Amino acid sequence: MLPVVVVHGGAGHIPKERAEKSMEGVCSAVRAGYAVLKRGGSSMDAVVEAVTQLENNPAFNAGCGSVLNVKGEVEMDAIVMDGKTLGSGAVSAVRNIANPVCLARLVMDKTSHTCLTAEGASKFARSMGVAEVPMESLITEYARMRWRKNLAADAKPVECQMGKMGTVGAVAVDSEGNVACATSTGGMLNKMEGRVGDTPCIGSGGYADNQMGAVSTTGHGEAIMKVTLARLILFHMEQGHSPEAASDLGLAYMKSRVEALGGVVTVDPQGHWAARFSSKQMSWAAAQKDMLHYGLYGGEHFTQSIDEPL
Ligand SMILES: NC(=O)C[C@H](N)C(=O)O
Repeated sequence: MLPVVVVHGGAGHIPKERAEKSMEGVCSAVRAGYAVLKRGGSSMDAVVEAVTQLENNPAFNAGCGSVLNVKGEVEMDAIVMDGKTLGSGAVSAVRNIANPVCLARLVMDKTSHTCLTAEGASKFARSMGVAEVPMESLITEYARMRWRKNLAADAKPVECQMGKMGTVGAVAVDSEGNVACATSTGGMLNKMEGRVGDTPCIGSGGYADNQMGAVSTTGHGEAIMKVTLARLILFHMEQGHSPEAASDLGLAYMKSRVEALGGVVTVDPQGHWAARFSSKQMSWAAAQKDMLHYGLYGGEHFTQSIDEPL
């Protein structure tokens, strides 16, 4: 069963013309994460590698391709968590860096803190020698077009929030049975400046504990925080539920309690895994025993050899 890595490319509604890019993106990211595990790398190395690839892919709402805030700027959130030590690192409202997930890992590895925000996070990035990139290099034409559309007087930004381009995340278990998670996002379209979503909040955007498993979430951040979705799912696993059943219970509670949809990827330390969502779609991929699994719509589950092209 071990090792295993599972990634998501965001819950929501993905327009047809973007679906293929999204599927290709999650499959190539999961392959990269799996290659790390096969080389004997840790689950933390694997989730950071997979999420870095997704951040670099303009098809997703993380890193390059992030949605824009109300001022037309990119502010990003990310988290990592290590199930062996319960160590975690996060950044919120961070600007001008290509890979917030790597900065989140530096917060975990190099500071005594769990989360750094905004200017302080940027200063820390500089002190660590992380390259600053112009904001323009993170903004795609598509993100700019959606931002403009949502400024119109008759726009319904809340309805357009979910999907189109997704938050990204990964969970993994390495050969030693250590679990880890990573999540990264540009947040919600046309969000207020300084808005911090669920992604960098421990227990909401992700959680990892070797005694239960690991979860990375996506969906409406304010709702995810209300139910601390990642930790809620792990609570259900603690009670004996499988990753699939626990994920469904968590998502169902969020739907009934706060009327919100979302998606998650979940693993347990034995290598059982799930990619579940209550939204219309979520691009996801998993790699285990040299097989690639992937899907986009509810109930969809394609399987092929990991080396076979899509
Ligand atoms: N699409 C998403 O997953 C957005 C993210 N959860 C946020 O609220 O920042």
